[in-house]
Amino acid sequence: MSVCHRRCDPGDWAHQWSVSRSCRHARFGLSRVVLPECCPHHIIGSIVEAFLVAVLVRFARLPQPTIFDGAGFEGTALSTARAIRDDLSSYLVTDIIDAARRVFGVRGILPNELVSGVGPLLWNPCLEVSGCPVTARPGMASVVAGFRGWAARRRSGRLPVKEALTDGTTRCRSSGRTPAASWAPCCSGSHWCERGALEKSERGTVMSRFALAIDQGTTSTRAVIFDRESNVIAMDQREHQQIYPQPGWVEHDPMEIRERTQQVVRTALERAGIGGGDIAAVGITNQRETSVVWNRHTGQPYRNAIVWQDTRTDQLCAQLERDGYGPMFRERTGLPISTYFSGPKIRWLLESDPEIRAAAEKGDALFGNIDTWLIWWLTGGPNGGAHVTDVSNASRTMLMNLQTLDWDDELLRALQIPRQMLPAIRSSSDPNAYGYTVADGPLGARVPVCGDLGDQQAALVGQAGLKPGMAKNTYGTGCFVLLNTGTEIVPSKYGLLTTVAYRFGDGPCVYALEGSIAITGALVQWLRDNLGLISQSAEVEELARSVEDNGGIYFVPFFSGAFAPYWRADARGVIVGLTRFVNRGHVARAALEATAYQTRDVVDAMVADSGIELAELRVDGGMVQNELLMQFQADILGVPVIRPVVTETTSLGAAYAAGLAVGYWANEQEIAQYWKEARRWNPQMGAEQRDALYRGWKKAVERSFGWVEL
Ligand SMILES: Nc1ncnc2c1ncn2[C@@H]1O[C@H](COP(=O)(O)OP(=O)(O)O)[C@@H](O)[C@H]1O
Ligand SMILES: O=P(O)(O)OC[C@H](O)CO
Repeated sequence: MSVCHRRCDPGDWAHQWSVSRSCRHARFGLSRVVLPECCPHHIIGSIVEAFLVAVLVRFARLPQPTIFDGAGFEGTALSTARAIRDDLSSYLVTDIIDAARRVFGVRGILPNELVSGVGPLLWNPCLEVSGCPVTARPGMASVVAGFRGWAARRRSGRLPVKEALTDGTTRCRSSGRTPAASWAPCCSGSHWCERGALEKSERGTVMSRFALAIDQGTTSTRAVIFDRESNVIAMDQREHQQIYPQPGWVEHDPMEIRERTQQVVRTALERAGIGGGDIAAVGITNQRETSVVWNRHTGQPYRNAIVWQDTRTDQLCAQLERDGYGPMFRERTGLPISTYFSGPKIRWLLESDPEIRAAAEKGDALFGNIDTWLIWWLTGGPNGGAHVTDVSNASRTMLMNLQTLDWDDELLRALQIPRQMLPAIRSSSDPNAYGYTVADGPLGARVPVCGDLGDQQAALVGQAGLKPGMAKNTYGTGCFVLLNTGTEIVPSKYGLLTTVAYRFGDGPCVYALEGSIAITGALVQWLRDNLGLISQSAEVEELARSVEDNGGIYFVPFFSGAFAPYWRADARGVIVGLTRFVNRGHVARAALEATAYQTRDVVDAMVADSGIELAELRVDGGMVQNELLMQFQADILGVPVIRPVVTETTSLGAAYAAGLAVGYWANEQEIAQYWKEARRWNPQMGAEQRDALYRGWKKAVERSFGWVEL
């Protein structure tokens, strides 16, 4: 007999009874229910449950008894039920609860807190689902639906099978997969109330009810908790400081990013009302290219992180180009030599201080993009933290060979970067887990960290862009259009990047063509922070609507030089066409239009490179709330623009990568089924007007080139 130590707020509990052998409380919407063992309904429920389980054992041909850690099936139906229900009923309960949720439209159930016993739950007339649109009790409809769901998952091999390992631990595997790809360590130690040690250590990751994504972006860090149907259960977001020490330089404080990450994870868990043990897997996604070098013994960064937008390496890049390295980098990495990527930034850091180079040569200094930095800290930091990255992030360093998916020694020599400072390159979704969160970290539990994707690739996955020919555009600080090209490495002739989209497990690597645009939402921020035209980003829409059109001006925001498809480091921002007629509204409108024109630039290049006509564009990111922009985007592209229900696609992609690794989500087909359209903008502009406007944009772009002498 153990006791639930969880403190319960009396006001928050719809029913509060005695506490049973295990903690039996469930939370439905805003109310919670405690299920007592002493309650007669509970006892009746247990007997019904036992019968039910016995029938299942008999007819559903459960796996061999030994798989259930020796508890065995011999004995009475009751003891059998008790022995296995912690394995079986957790799944069953989940399915039944999921079905109840569908039947009753209940949101926010935390089924992980239903520790045991289908029977007590189902046959207890005191259990009510309150705080929901309806007050109801899970009835037979949901029971039946739940059983169907459970049976389907069994058939598809999604119920994990446990097996004892020689080292005394256990692992789970989904029976439908090949052993090599499917082993995933069990995650132990949930916050479930006192239970036997065996039960604790044998809870499989897939039994946990949620997946956690950490999205470390250019301006902020988010932690988002998803359930199995890809609903956002809870999230938190915090901004960090943008540091501009000189014109063209952009830095972040890595320690601040680490702290923000810890804070958002803690807050998201609190808001969801769960603990780290309820998380099946953690996925990381990050602003790409941003580079940190730190000391492996102390964890202290040698300098601030150099952000992807930073142009301090322009002279170095120009020199590499003059030395004739351009074709080699382009061919092996799919990237042009540019200040954008990590390689030149690492070289700058190594040259900025002899101490850093010496430490790197000795193996004391580690390099990482922000994914690597966070994974290292989450999994132990100086005490054995995993020093890893994934193929998608590695493909942004200008150091990884797209064919071998390994660091390329010749490229390392060209940039004078010691290999020993680089992280191991792993799959984006890795069943072997990069490492485990430390129990004294923000999750407070050991949870596998097994998903890692650059943020734009994560958005492609979150948009279910998993088939060749599918494209998405993410409208954040910059815009990034990615087209899935499947397992083919498509070199670009029109100024796009060839990059890794993702690699799941030991499956084939999937590639993409990418159109990267440096300044889009950042221009709205600039109007807000540097000109004071608005006080919040969203206000730009109202200001832009105060005028009918752009008043004849174009705003070319090449603040970090021109990225795709031009790649002109000598470009800078310009506003052209100014007359005394122009007012603040026109500037706001031109700023928004610049995002749509830049997107058209890269989409045209994509069509030219791939030969695939774009039929529609799936969009996400902070700017897609802007109706004016989305309509103008559809007009300028001449194709529909579509926003999905879940706009946290970047986080969702990272959660998918992690969840796939542990069998929380079965496969890519399952993921694709969760994508749902929420809003569509169809083109309304005539072709003539579209062409005239776009011609004006092209002329304006020409005016921005050659401003900086390199
Ligand atoms: N309603 C809006 N209209 C235009 N821009 C917006 C709007 N809301 C947010 N933004 C811009 O979107 C960006 C934030 O989007 P987000 O996807 O969070 O970016 P990131 O991941 O790059 O940090 C900011 O640059 C902000 O200025
Ligand atoms: O953080 P975001 O969303 O601005 O994305 C940044 C990109 O990953 C840079 O390549």
